[in-house]
Formats: sequence, structure tokens, C-alpha cells
Amino acid sequence: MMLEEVLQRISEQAKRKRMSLPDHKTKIVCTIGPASRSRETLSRMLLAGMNVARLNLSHGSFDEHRENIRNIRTAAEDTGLPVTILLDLPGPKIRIGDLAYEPLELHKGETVTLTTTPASSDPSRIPVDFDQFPQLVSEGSTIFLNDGFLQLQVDEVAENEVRATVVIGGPLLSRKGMSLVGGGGIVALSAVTDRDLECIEFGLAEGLDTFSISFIERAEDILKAREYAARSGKSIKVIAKIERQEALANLDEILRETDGVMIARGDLGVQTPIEEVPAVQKRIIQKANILGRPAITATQMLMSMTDNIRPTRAEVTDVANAILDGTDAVMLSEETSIGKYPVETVAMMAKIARSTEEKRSLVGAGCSPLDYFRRGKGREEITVNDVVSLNVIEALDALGIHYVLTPTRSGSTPRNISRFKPGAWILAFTRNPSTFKFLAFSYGVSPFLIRSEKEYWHGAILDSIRDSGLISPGERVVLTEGVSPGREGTDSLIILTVD
Ligand SMILES: Nc1ncnc2c1ncn2[C@@H]1O[C@H](COP(=O)(O)OP(=O)(O)O)[C@@H](O)[C@H]1O
Ligand SMILES: C=C(OP(=O)(O)O)C(=O)O
Ligand SMILES: [K+]
Ligand SMILES: [Mg+2]
Repeated sequence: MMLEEVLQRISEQAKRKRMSLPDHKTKIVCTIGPASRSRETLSRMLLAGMNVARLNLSHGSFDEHRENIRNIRTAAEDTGLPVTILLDLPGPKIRIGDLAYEPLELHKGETVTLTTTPASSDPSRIPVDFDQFPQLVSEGSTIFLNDGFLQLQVDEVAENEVRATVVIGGPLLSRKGMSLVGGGGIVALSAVTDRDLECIEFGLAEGLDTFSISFIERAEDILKAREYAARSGKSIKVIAKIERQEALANLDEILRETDGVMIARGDLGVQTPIEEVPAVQKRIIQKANILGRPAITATQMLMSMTDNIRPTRAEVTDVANAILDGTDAVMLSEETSIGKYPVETVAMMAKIARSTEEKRSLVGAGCSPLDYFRRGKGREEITVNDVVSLNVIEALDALGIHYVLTPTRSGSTPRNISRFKPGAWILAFTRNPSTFKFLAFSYGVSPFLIRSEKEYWHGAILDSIRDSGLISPGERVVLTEGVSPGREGTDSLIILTVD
């Protein structure tokens, strides 16, 4: 069905007040900005599946956001669909100020001046909204802008300005965030700043009660926000944005205190090693699920749709994987706030969600090969080799063993162990060059080409391992058996200690 037909159908159903449930269960949070703040676009986004409208108070004035709130509420009335408004607090992050012209194109190698004095019309001077910024950097410091998409290196620091060379260029927009190497760029204030308290007051006055706290450090930050609201006799709902190292260290206490959690992958990916983001996402979602706190996975989910009508396969897969991880909600940022296709992006998100949810039981948790065998499925077809590989996994787990030694002709024994993705290395010994080459594709398998039939004997394998120095004496290993001359297939395992 075409987008317009879908929107039409939902709109008619909602207007006739017929009870109809959305066709996706994953909640969709959309950041509202210049590209989406009109009543018309907001209505279309609601029809396409938006559940929560997020206003990022780091951008725009209270007047602008007041109007956004009015438009969002009107759109909900117009479509007959529910909406929740989430106010995202700025937090203690240093940002650049308003640029005279935007986007400001920064080119590799050119010099720019970051200034804490009010902006001039000189486009090479970038205003910074924090007076003490020059004290935070020194010659040679690296500055990341816009979640690390742009990179500068500091050449010179003066009282009110910092001169820097562009290392990675690109377009820069007003009020983009700044991060300093080593996790800086967050002012050493409480995560809930005076400005944040003003924002809470603004929200409460607008009849809103749901706030996301940026750069939260510890549970106390949430209490500070709650206590502030309590002074006006109000109770608020808090989403803790996990986007810095300290929050990861204090994750358990934060999760206990918060109403919901956001994996704020944009800042998290500059404040902590970017390669750790996927595992951190899974860990936060799992902990939040255990406590029954809703989790929002945020940032760059369908990023390329900011400019293109179709997402990349990697992005579609990212959304699906977050859902399979157990996220409650997925979030859109640039895609809907400044993107060219806000409605299409929401519709795409909804489509991915529906499809992934339908297939969860086939591809989600509990669907690994190990689960398959342990549930006893396909028992009629189970082979001796399957049983041996399962026993290898049991032995590795139970005894904390780090290496499996597998003599193999076809490669099936190491592959059958590898399918369970054990933590141990699988060292495979084969005479067959083709088997040796093809084992390059298997997870955790390190193949060795041996020269003669007698090297298949486990005594010979142990000798070569001992000589290689790969495994230290005293280390316990699992060795599979059966390839030895005169025997076919792997039918046993032995556990021994390298001497
Ligand atoms: N109310 C707004 N007015 C103007 N631009 C906005 C607004 N909200 C968001 N944006 C733009 O969308 C981008 C992505 O939104 P978001 O991820 O919430 O911001 P950020 O990473 O800057 O905190 C922002 O950096 C900004 O360029
Ligand atoms: C959601 C995030 O926060 P913000 O967009 O406000 O920087 C993030 O950093 O991923
Ligand atoms: K924010
Ligand atoms: Mg952030």
C-alpha cells in the first residue's frame, strides 16, 4: 500500500472513532524541528505511526517550543490519535552558538576561530556558548563537533578565543554539540543545570510532565529534578539519557530511580569508545527490561533518510536489531527535525517495526543454534558429531577451558563447534588445503595446515601446540578425536592438560 493510502485509512478509522490498534508495537519517538513543526506534517507523522513527539530544548526558544506544543496537540485532535510530548533537557553540554550563515562549510586544513565573545558576521568565527571554554583546551587538543562528524585540532589558546585547524571538515549547523578528547565537553556542573530547571518549569507551565535528562551521572540527578518539580506540587516522569561513562558506571542506581532510559548513542559514541556502543545498548536494554523500565534506542537509526527517501540496509538492520534486543521505543532525530522526508521516515520505521515484531519468535532471543539443540528440536536428525560438539560446549563452559583442538578432514568438526560461538578458540588441524582455506570463514577457528597423516594423532597435535608456545603448560584443553587413521568422523572428546 502506498503511504498516502495508509495515512488515509488510518485517518478515516480514527475519525470514525472506531477502535483500531496500530500495526506496530514498538513505540516511535520523533524529534520535532523546522522540518516537522507544521500541523500538517505533525498530523501526517502521527498517522504514519509517531507515538511520542520530542522537543529538544537545546535548540529553539521557549516561544518556539510553545508553538510546537500547540501544533502537536492540534495535530492529535485533528487525527484523533494520541501523542505524548517528551521535553529533552539541554544538560551541561558545551555547544556552539548561532552561526551567522548555516551550514558553515569547514574545509580540511583551514583555520577557524572559536570565540566566547558574541558572534560577529565573520563566518570563520564560531561562537561558543561557554565562557570558560578556552580554559578547557590547550595546544594540540582535539575538539569534536556534531557527535564527532567534524574534528578540529587546537593551535593556539587566547583569553576569549581558540584558534584551530580543521582536521575533518563538513557542514556545521548552529548549536551543535562539542566534545573534547577524553570525554570532556561536559561542563563540570551537576547534570541538572539551572537552565534545565528553567526548562522543567517551562514544561510544567505547559501542562507537560515528561522530561529526558541529558548527561545524567547518577541517581541523585533524577532526585534533583523530581524535587524541583515537587516544589510546585508536581510529579514528573523522567527518562535518563545514558550518554557518558559515569552513567554506565552508575547504571544500576540510575535504572532503579528513573522511569525510563534512553541509549543516547550520539554522545555515548564520543564520550565512550564507539565500538562499545552495541554491547552497551544490549546491556542497558536487558537491565531496563528486567526492571520493567521502558528503553528508547536513539540516534542515527535512519540517518541517511535525512537526505534520501530510502534508508541504507545497515540502518534498517539497526532498527530491527534494536527491536530484537528488546527496546521499547526507537527514536528519530535529524531525520524528522531537519530532514527532507519526516513522514516517510516515520512510515519506514513503522514498517520495519511491524515486520521485525512478526518475526521475533523466529529470529529473536532463544533462537540460537544452542537453544535449538537444547530444546531437543530435530532430535530425530541429531548426529554423533552434533552430540560431540554439544559436549565440547558443555565441557568448555563447565571447566572454563580456552582452547579446543580439532583434527579434521572436511572441517565439519570445528564448524560444528564454531556454530555455538564459544568463547574458546578452536584450533583446527587439517592436511587438506581446501579445508584449511575455507575455515577462514568460521568464527573463532584458527586453522593449521599439517603435512602428514601421522600428525592427526592427538599426541602429535599436543606436541606441536606445546612447541608453538600458543598454549602454556598447565592449561587444560579439549581435544576431539576420530580423524585418526582408520576412523571416520568425530565420535569422542578428551579433556587433558598441556604438560
Ligand atoms: N527545535 C529545533 N530547532 C532547530 N533545529 C533543531 C531543533 N531540534 C533539533 N534540531 C536539529 O536537529 C538536529 C538533531 O536533533 P538532536 O539529535 O535532538 O540534537 P543534538 O544532537 O544537537 O542535541 C540538531 O542538532 C539540530 O540541528
Ligand atoms: C539522544 C541524544 O541526545 P541529544 O540528541 O540531545 O544530543 C544522543 O546524544 O544520542
Ligand atoms: K538535549
Ligand atoms: Mg546527547
